[in-house]
Amino acid sequence: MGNTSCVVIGLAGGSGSGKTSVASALARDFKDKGAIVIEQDWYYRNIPEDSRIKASDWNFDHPDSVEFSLLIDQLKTLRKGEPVEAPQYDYKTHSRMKETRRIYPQPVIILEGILILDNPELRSLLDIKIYVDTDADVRFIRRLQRDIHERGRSVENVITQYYKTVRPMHETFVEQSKKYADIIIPQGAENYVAIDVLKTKIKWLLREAHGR
Ligand SMILES: Nc1ncnc2c1ncn2[C@@H]1O[C@H](COP(=O)(O)OP(=O)(O)O)[C@@H](O)[C@H]1O
Ligand SMILES: Nc1ccn([C@@H]2O[C@H](COP(=O)(O)O)[C@@H](O)[C@H]2O)c(=O)n1
Repeated sequence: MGNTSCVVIGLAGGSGSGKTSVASALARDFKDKGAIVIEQDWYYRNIPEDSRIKASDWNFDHPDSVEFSLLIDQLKTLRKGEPVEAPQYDYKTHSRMKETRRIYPQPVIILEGILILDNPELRSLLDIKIYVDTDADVRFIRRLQRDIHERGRSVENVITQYYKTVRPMHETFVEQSKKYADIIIPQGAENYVAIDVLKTKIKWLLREAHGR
């Protein structure tokens, strides 16, 4: 563990791999000790205000689309035991919300997002590095359903974006970050054995830090 008393878990993997589901399962299990999930997606930059730039042409899967400097600063602040005002993001308007969300430091901090293991500085702040590994066809089907039901997208829109940016960026940045993982979880939150192993390790790190 780093020089602080919290355990920071980084969860990466392709879009639709099950990161959010694994993060929620872990947060539920450590609710009594205090756990918080921070999403990389909250830190998306706004698309530049230029009428020629269309959201449907924007690359949301390149590391430059995320304000990692702010995410790293806020994670360091939380590790020091201080609260942060985390940004919030609206997928329907492709923009940051006016409101922020106050996040208080917790013994267990779970950071999830497609590029969490790609960024070297962020990696150095993680106590446990996880990659959720799910086949591309399954990820695409899940994304298609989710983006239509929850993110206000059409079938055409999801397919075009997948070919244009999601798939190539996954191959260039996400898939190659798997090599930095301490644990690779196939099947996401359904992999109860992997989740149990992970829980044991987190408990061990917490005991080491707090004697509990
Ligand atoms: N094991 C699973 N079986 C079926 N659907 C799943 C499973 N895991 C996740 N999903 C669904 O797939 C979608 C994407 O999962 P999510 O956990 O949000 O992935 P990610 O955060 O990696 O994009 C969600 O709608 C979720 O309910
Ligand atoms: N305005 C936006 C912002 C992001 N995306 C897509 O979200 C994906 C990451 O979120 P997951 O929950 O799937 O990990 C990423 O692949 C972006 O393409 C978007 O479509 N629109």
